[in-house]
Amino acid sequence: MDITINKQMVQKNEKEQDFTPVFKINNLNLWYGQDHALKDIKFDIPEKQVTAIIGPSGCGKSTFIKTLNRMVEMVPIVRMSGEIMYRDKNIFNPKYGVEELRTQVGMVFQKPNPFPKSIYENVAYGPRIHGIKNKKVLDEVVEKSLKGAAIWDEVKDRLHENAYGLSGGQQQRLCIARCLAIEPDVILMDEPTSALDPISTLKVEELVQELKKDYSIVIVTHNMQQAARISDRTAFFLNGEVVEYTDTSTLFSNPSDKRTEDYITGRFG
Ligand SMILES: Nc1ncnc2c1ncn2[C@@H]1O[C@H](COP(=O)(O)OP(=O)(O)OP(=O)(O)O)[C@@H](O)[C@H]1O
Repeated sequence: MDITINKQMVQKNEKEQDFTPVFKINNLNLWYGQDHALKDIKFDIPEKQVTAIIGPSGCGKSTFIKTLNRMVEMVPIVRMSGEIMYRDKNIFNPKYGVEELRTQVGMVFQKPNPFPKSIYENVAYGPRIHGIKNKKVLDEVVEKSLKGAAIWDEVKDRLHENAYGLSGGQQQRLCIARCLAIEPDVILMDEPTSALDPISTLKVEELVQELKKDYSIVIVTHNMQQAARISDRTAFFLNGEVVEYTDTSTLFSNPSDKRTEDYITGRFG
């Protein structure tokens, strides 16, 4: 009997390790002044899968995702310790430029934030900054990115109209296209559907499923059903700690920690 359990546990552990990590987070701590917002975070994020970050308000979800592209450092009172390896490079190494990191690790925010420019210029902006000047090449990048974000058919006849004329859901998919245009490796999404109606939310969720074929995705969500629907792995955060991190179906059907069970069954949060 014991042997069977041990064998099952080994198989489960092997299954859990069975991915190529895009990020390895080791003993990450973060303080806002005296407030210890992230505590000894340690887990690996797989490539070409969707990783959901869930937990109650104030548990550190947004803070965590913003460490992955070092955006959190824009807050002056932030202090950090520990290590984040992105494809075997330590992102806190001063030799690793933040621009290079953010080219590889794109981000989509809670509220769609297009530039006050045309649909075309929103998508062409990043490639232009990266030195692409040729109109034909830019046209191709814009089309490919808009197709990749499942919005091409809706905007192909109005590419030179202002992006503010799009609906909220279209603006969010435009922001995803803008992110794709710089050919990232990872896409961070911080509650990307919380400002959207149910139909637009569904479109973005379907899009995330498509995008994971080519990109590694980390998504913060308040919505547990969304995490269960679209993610492969889920990390449950509480008070700045990772309580449980495992494949999504296990976390929602058979959580190993009582606090996870209480949260997913709605006892708090
Ligand atoms: N810019 C900041 N300055 C000081 N403290 C901050 C700052 N941003 C976040 N915090 C604190 O860090 C902790 C974690 O906040 P964070 O926004 O990461 O949580 P969250 O889980 O994303 O919350 P929510 O679901 O409400 O967005 C909270 O105690 C918050 O007050």
